Amino acid sequence: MPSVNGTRNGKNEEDFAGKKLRTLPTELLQRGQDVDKVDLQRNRLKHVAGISQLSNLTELNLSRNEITDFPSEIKDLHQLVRLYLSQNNLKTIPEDVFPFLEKLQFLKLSTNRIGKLPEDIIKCQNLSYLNLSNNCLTDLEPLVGLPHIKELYAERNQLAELPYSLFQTKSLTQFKVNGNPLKKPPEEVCAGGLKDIQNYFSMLESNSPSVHSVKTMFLGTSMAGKSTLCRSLKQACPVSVAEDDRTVGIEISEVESDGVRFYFWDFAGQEEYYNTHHVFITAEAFVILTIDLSSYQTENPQSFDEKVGFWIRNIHLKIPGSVVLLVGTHVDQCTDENEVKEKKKEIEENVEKMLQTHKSHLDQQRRNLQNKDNPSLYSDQINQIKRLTEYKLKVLDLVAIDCTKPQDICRLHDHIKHTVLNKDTFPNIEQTLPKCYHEVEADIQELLRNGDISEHGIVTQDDLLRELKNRHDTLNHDKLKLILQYLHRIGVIMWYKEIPALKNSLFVKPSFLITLFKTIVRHDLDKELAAISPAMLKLENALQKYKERWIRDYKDRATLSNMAIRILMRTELLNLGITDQELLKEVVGSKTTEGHVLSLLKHFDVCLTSKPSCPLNPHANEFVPKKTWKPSNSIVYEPDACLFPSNLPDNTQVEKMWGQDSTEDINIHVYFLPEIPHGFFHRFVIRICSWYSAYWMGKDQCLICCGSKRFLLREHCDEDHFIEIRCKDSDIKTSAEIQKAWEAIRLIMDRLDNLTMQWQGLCQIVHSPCRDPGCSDYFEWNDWKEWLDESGTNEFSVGLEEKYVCRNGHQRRTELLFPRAPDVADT
Ligand SMILES: Nc1nc2c(ncn2[C@@H]2O[C@H](COP(=O)(O)OP(=O)(O)OP(=O)(O)O)[C@@H](O)[C@H]2O)c(=O)[nH]1
Repeated sequence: MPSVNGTRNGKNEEDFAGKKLRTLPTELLQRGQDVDKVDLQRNRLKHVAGISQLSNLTELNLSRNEITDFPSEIKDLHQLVRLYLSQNNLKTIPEDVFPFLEKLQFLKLSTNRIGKLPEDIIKCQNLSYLNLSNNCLTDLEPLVGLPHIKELYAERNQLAELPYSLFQTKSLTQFKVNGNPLKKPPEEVCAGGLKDIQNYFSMLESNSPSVHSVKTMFLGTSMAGKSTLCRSLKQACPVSVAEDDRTVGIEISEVESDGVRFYFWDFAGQEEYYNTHHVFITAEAFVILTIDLSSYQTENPQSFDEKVGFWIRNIHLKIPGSVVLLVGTHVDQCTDENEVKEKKKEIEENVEKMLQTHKSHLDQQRRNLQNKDNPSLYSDQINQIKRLTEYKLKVLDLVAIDCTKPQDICRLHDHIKHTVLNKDTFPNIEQTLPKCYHEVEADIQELLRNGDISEHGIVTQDDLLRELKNRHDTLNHDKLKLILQYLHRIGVIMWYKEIPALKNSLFVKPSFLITLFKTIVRHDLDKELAAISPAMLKLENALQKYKERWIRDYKDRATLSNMAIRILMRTELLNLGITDQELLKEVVGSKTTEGHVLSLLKHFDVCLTSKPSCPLNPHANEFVPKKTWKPSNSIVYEPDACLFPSNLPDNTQVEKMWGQDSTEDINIHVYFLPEIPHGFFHRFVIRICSWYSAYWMGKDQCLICCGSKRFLLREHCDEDHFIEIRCKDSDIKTSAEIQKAWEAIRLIMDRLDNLTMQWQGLCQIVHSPCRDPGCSDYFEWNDWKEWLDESGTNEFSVGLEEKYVCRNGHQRRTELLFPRAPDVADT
C-alpha cells in the first residue's frame, strides 16, 4: 500500500499504514492539531501514547495492531467521527470514554476479546455504525437506547439472549448476530435477519414456553447399523432391519422423550448419497457416528479411516461445533469382551490423535504466520485460524452395543438422553419460542394426517395460510413466513424460497422430497434405468433402445438424459400412488420446463445442465460478471441432459482440450486448511460452469472458456490440498486482456470463497507460484479477500511495483502474478 500523506479536499490526512511502527512517530505528533485523519492500521502498536495531541482528529484508524488496553487518551479526541480499533487484543473498554466522544458516528471494534460493553456507551448519541463481531460479549443491553444506531454487527460472540428493547429502535436497519449460542431468539430465527427478530419479539408472550429439541444425525458407513439404531431408539426396543433394506437418501423421524424432542435424520452410508448430505447436514447438531465393531480391524489404518476417520474429518470441516457420540454396533458378532474393549480403546485413541493433530497443525500454522516479519499483514489469516481453533468438536466415548438386545437399546437410549441434557455438552438446546410456533407445527402435521394437505405434502403458502387461518385468526402472511422459515431451518419442513420457481411451494413432508432425490441420486441407478417399463417409455415417446445409451452415457460420461430423469421420477411417483397430472408436471418437469426436483438438485450443486462440448468459438461474447451474457449465434442450444461430475471417470477430454501447461500461464494456488472436503471440487466446478457457455469437465480438472480465454481448474490432494486456477498464456497478449483475465479469476475466486463459507471449519491461503521454470518459490497473496470485496471497482490494490522478485531472484511483471496495479497516473 502506498503512503499518501498530504491534503485532500482541504483535509490533512496522514497515512502511516503498514510501517511496522511500535510507537507513534514524532513527525505525526508534531503536526498536532493540523491533522484531520490518520491511518495507522497494520502496525505493531501496543500503545498510542501522545495521540491526544492530535486533538482535531475526525478519523483514527488503529486496526490490526497489538493494542491490549483501550487507549484512554482517545477520550480527548472530541472531534472524532470515525474510530477503527478492529483486530487488536482489547479485552475491556473502560467507562468514562464515550461520554466525551459526542460526535462519534462510526465505531469498529470487531475481532478483539471484549467481554463487556461500558454502560456509558449510550452517551454516544450520534453513533450510527457499530461493529462488535468476533468478541466475547454476553450482553447487548448497554446498547438499548442509542437513538441513531443504524447498523449493528455482533456476529460470533457469546450472546444467549438479545434485549427486546433493542429492536424497538426505529433507526436500526442492519443487524447481524450469526454464530452466537442464542436461545432467545433462537439462532434459526436470527438467521432470518432484523425483520424476523422484530416479528419474533412481537409474537413472544411473557409465558412463551422453552423447548428442548435436538437434530440428531446418524452417520457412518453403509451397513454399520444406522437405520437399526434409529428405528430401535424410536420404538424403544430392537427393530430388525433386513440386510437388503438399504437406506436410500435420508430418512427422517421425530421422537419425543422426557421433554426432549429428537429429530432423527438417518443418512444413507453409501458414497453416492454423500453428495447430497450437505443439503441436510446443519450446524449445532448431535451426530451419532455408527461403527460396525465386528468388521472393524485393529491396527489397520484403512479400516479406521473408512469407518471413523473419514466421517470425523468431514464433520470437523462442515460442522466443527458439533457433538459426536461414537456408537459401536454388532458386539454380539465379536469374539469376546476383550475384542470389543480393544477396538473401543483403539478407536477412541485414534480419534483423540486426529483431534490433537488437527489442533497442532492449526497452532503451527498460526505460529508460522505470527513469526513473519510483519504479522499484521497476515492478521486476516491469523484470525481465520484462531476462529478454527476456537471450535471444539466434542467426540464422546464409544458406547458398544448389540442392537438385537433390548437392554442395550435401553442403555443407549438413557445414555443419549443423559448426554443431551448435560448443559456442559449441549448448552444451547433450550429455546424460547412464541406458542404459535408449536401450534402451527402441530397443525401442519394434523392437516397432513387428516388429508387436508395431500399425502405428498407439497402445498402453496396461500393454501396453507387458508387452512391455518381457521385455527389462528391472528395469523397473516408475514407471521406464517417467519414460522415457516424457522421450521425450515430446524428441518421440519423444506422451503427453498431462494429458488424463484419454488418460492411459493412448501414441502411440509421432507421425506417425500428426499424420496424424489433418491430416484436419481442412487448407487444402483443403472439397474433402475434398465428396469424402466415399456409403458413408461411410451409416455415420453422414448424407444426401448434409448435405455442402453442412457446407461452407457451415465457410466462413461456421468450424464443422464432429462428424458430418463423424467421417466424415473414419474415411475416413482406413480408407485407412490400419485396421479395428479398437474403435480406430476410441476415436480417432474417437461420437455420445456424444469421440474422442482431438477431445480433443487441444481441449486444444491449436485448436477449441472449439460451442454454439448463444442469447439472454441473465437467470436463468442466475453462474459462480464453482473451483465447478461448474449450468445454470438442466435441458435440457442436447448440442454437435454444433466451432468453428475462426481461420477466422471477421468480427465481425458479436459487434458485434450487444454494441452500442455506453460510456465507463462497466469497461475493461482488456493490452499485449503486442513484439507479440501470430499465432494467440494465438484460442487465448485458446477457453480463455475453454470456461468460459462463452454466447458469440459473431468474427474478433478475442469476447463472453462471465457470468450477466447481458457481457464483450467485443477484439484490437488496429494500433500497440501489446493485448487489451481490457470489462464492459458497463449490466450492473453495485451495488458487489457490480462486485466480481463483477472476479472474472470475474481469471479472464480469469489465463488470459491462463497462455497468455502459453507464449511465452517475451513480456511484458505492464496499463492502465486514463481513463473520461472524449476523455481519452487511463490508469492503470498495476503489481501485477496480485500480484492474480492472491491467488486464492481476496477482498482486493484496489490502493490504499485512493476516487478516482483522471488527469493531465488527471479523477476516477474506484477500483473502476471497479481491483478494489475493501477497506473501511477491513475492514483
Ligand atoms: N447381529 C447384529 N446385527 C446388526 C446389529 N446392528 C445392525 N445389524 C444388522 O446389520 C444390517 C445393516 O444394518 P442397517 O441398520 O440397515 O445399516 P445402515 O447403517 O442403516 O446401512 P445403510 O442403509 O446402507 O446406510 C442389518 O441387517 C441389521 O439388522 C447388531 O448390533 N448386531
